[in-house]
Amino acid sequence: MENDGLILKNIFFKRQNKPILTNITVKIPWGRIVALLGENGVGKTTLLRIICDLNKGYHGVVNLNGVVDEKRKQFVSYSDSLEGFSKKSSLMKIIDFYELGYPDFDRQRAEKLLTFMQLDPEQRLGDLSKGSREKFVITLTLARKTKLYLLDEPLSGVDIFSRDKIISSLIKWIGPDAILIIATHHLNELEQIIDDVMILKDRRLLAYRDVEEIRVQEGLSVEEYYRQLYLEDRRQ
Ligand SMILES: Nc1ncnc2c1ncn2[C@@H]1O[C@H](COP(=O)(O)OP(=O)(O)OP(=O)(O)O)[C@@H](O)[C@H]1O
Repeated sequence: MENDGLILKNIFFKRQNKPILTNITVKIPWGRIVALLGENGVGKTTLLRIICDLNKGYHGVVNLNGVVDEKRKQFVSYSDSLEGFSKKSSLMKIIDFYELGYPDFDRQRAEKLLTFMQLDPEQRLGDLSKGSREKFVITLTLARKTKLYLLDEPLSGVDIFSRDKIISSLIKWIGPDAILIIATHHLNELEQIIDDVMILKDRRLLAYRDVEEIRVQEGLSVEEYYRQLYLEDRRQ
């Protein structure tokens, strides 16, 4: 079936005539948590932005639940950089804005997430530390009730205690059939919750693998597999 999850077909993307992504083809079924991996500058953010139609001018097809045009945008919750908001806006004001802007925004879930993240709704955006701002971005992203969640390096400034707490709770916030893709350089922390890895290298998709299959068939942890695959490919 062509509307079973997220399907990318032959995605090509150039910037200033330089190829960034070439021939990316993959099918991600519903209910998977996917770690998107690869070196700095390989195109992880670019791919996430193509999926939610923020990067225009790509070639190929992005099919989300059978929707291939820009209408898919409404089903994707993408971690926002919040650059568009005034530093003086309180977190509650931004939540109000999201509630107005997204019909699938679940205010109750947002408030529970705020408490879980130990964020004060009256605090101003500009007063948040780097880690607290990231916690707020995760809050806004996960507070929508939707099909596809994209988190781009969500925890780089978050302390290790909060990281563990957030990672182990990720599944509980999203529906069992949703897809969550997390671009990350901290694979080891996510190993316990991810179903699949998607590895980009040299503008292409090097591998898309089921994590359990890697452990059983290769006898390796996901991190070991990732390192081995990258180094092997470098030698070729
Ligand atoms: N706004 C932009 N203008 C021009 N080039 C850009 C822009 N944004 C990204 N690039 C280039 O596109 C390529 C892919 O960048 P991207 O941010 O997608 O990589 P990434 O895998 O997310 O990197 P990182 O792990 O460092 O976050 C890089 O070569 C980068 O320099």
